[in-house]
Amino acid sequence: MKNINNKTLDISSLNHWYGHGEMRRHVLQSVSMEISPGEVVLLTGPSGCGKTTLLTLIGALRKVQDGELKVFGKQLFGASRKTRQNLRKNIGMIFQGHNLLRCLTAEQNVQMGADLLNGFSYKARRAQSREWLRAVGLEDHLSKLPHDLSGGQKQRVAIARALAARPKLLLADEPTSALDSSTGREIVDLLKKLALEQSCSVLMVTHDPRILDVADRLLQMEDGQILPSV
Ligand SMILES: Nc1ncnc2c1ncn2[C@@H]1O[C@H](COP(=O)(O)OP(=O)(O)OP(=O)(O)O)[C@@H](O)[C@H]1O
Repeated sequence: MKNINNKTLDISSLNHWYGHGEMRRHVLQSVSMEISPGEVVLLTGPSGCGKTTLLTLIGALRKVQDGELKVFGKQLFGASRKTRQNLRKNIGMIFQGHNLLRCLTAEQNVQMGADLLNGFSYKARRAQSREWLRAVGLEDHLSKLPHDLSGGQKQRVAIARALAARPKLLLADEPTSALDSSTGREIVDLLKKLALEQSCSVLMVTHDPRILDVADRLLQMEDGQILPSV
């Protein structure tokens, strides 16, 4: 399917509920938003307002219950498992908790991201993995297992892994929360550079006031709704 309006993300009247019966909660309430190729958008809002739920829906990790959600022009409402799987190949995700494989080294974890690339030899993919690990300042930790890395270092491996797959959309849930201020700055600058060089759109949830200036646009969320921009 052709992406006619050329938006990376196009959401209209998206609703989401958790629970059943009396426990049913309306956590996303008629959310509408768009993101263009190469745009860096920051999403802020109080804990529990629905940011992670929104990110996981966009990342095709959950089924859309109600409303329109198009990623690269593909409608996710009613989409098959296969469609969602295919879409995820072009979406990089950096979530809290890192999700690194414990039995693989930092380099092997990043290589898993690079392995999603078609048309590159094993050697080229390994070189690219090393390049990304260098870019996030971990060139001296290639062969370490996750449990030998600090929280911030694990976060950086997760970031390198997401970038190695050259996504067209990067979803990041508080990517700098475990990092000191200068590393956090370097990481967001790197994400911004990627966005510019590869026309990769970035949607980043953050509570970190130090990085707000990286955004092309700021979105604020409250009680499951995107607030009108002022
Ligand atoms: N799997 C789930 N089942 C039931 N309720 C959930 C589930 N996941 C999240 N919730 C609830 O939905 C609401 C929105 O959660 P969500 O994690 O999307 O918010 P958030 O803005 O990302 O919060 P935080 O900033 O603390 O990560 C919260 O009240 C949360 O408790």
